[in-house]
Amino acid sequence: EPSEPPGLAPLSPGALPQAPDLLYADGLRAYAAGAWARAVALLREALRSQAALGRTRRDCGASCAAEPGAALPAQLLGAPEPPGSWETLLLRATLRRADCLTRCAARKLGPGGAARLRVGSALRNAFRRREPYNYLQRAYYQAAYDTGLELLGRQEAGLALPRLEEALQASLAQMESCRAGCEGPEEQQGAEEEEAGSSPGLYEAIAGHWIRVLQCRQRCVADTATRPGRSFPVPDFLPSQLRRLYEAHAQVGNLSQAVENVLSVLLFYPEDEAAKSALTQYQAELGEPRPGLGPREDIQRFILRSLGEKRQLYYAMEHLGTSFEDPDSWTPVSFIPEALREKLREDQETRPWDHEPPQLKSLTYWKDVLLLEGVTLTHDATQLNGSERAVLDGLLTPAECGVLLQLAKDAAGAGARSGYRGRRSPHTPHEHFEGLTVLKAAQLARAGTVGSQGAKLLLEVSERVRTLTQAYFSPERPLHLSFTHLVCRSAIEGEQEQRMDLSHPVHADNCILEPDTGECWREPPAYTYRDYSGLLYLNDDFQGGDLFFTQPNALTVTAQVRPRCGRLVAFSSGGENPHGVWAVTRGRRCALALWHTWAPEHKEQEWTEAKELLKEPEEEEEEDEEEEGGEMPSRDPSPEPPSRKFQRVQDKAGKPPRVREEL
Ligand SMILES: O=C(O)CCC(=O)C(=O)O
Ligand SMILES: [Fe+2]
Repeated sequence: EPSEPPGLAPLSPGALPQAPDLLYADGLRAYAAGAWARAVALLREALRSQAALGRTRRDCGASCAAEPGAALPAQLLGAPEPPGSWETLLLRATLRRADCLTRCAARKLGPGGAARLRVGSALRNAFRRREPYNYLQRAYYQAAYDTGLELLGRQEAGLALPRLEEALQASLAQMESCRAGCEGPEEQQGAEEEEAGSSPGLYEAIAGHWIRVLQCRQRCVADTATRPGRSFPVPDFLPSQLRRLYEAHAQVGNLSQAVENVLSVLLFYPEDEAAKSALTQYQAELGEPRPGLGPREDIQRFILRSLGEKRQLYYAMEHLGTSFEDPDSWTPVSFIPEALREKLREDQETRPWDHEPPQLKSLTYWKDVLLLEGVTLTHDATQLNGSERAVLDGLLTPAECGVLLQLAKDAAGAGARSGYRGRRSPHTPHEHFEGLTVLKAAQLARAGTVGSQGAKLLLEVSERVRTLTQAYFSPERPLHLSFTHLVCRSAIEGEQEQRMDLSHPVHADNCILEPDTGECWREPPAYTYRDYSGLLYLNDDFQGGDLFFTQPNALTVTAQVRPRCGRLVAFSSGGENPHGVWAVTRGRRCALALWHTWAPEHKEQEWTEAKELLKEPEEEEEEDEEEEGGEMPSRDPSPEPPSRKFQRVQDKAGKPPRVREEL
């Protein structure tokens, strides 16, 4: 069964599945009690039962749709009927379909059917957020896709093809399960609560229910495309899989299959230049025209169905005032009602992030196996004329950059309101400089000053960078984050003529550079325990501000990197990597600066504290709310001069004093 997560054997084979939320709750209790083996068994059983539920819905949906007695009468779809008769037919067919579905579920899940396994919305959301759940659910096709990509990178297109095809089939199957879940009772719970006060008429209620089902089905694209541990979906999930497929087919000489796949990409994006020219090339190589050759049927069906749903959702948006956030960027403009286009266009244009996606390079280096999907090695140390440096792209989606930029902006706004407007950079009088630590972000989120999504993403992203940096530079020895800082530098208007200085003078991160001798002294006040540095850029809409590496003389530039959303520059923090930042002469440049250490004692304590602060209230263990709430505003660490390291004593009972790192 392709959609079954691997390794989930039933606890008691042959038994009917138990309610996933109850199993899950039991699993969490066992977990809290330290009964690991039992917790794992229960959590897996919860996943299995959730999967069985999804499968039942999908299978019953398909079989009831095919059952002649329950299928929609053919007249409904075609010939016009005398007025009034469609209504009777539709409602009668609806009753028959509901009856069929109920009986089918009872057959497969036992008496009570799906209702017995009803999942409460709160638990269901918690269930959804769990990484193990995501992991198990999606591991199947991701394993296939990752292996496919890896094989492609090693020029093994022939071996990659079955894996890529398997991944595509599995992601389509996953999409079906997700869509089938949209008709389940749990999706509608929130809606019932919402509408408790009003009681819409028969048709308004049916329409409302139908729209919610459609909204949910459309969201499945994003659900399926979101990788474990990520907050945002991989953009263009299906088209990018199809691109890999046509390239691989072409490489092994399967020209007709290459054509089918490239035509499928063109169904999504009829103007895709790369696909159009690939098509022309394949057709030329094929020689005589093949009239039977068209796009893949599965993709054609997927697109037609999706467009049908979008049409109805946009109609309802225009006429019934319902909402619809289209998860796809390939929807033809002609599908969007004129009245809504203007608004959507405005939303598009106000997005601060950059547009062209990083070019996918083929994976050639053994370490690339460790790279997360969508992340590419753009330049290695050789290309950067040095040692232990790398530029990686694709760590963040444009939406993630947007969220982090918004976080920086909101936090700076909060600082400005409390009197910190116009703080000059410690490095140059021609720029403003704002820094946000993870703890500060978490505190601001708790206080409601910034969104908690941004603060959570900050933690998530820093962990993503740590994982990659470790995999790339230190696979054998764990690296810890020692300091995480979201930094924005903005040009001060009217002070940019003939600037000769830098945004950040040339330096090394863990030693004191002596340009005359080229030596670098690894001793205080340098942060000697820093082993690897990472800069994750969030935007490129500013002038100047490129990062550059120099020779130890601090003068001869050896490499230069232009910041952009999702680009990570990672390098060892020593004298082999002197670097600086050119003046930012217009706009605002934001980056997440991260330093990693091998020394566990220098692990960033604030990271863990921030994580605690951002826990969902339901997950919080008896915490002294009053202490937390009461002390926060007064303990608010105001921005400190970032040029100096300083000692901050934590007065919270039981927490030892410790050094808090700054720039
Ligand atoms: O923002 C950058 O590109 C570099 C900053 C830097 O080198 C530092 O903060 O140590
Ligand atoms: Fe630096």
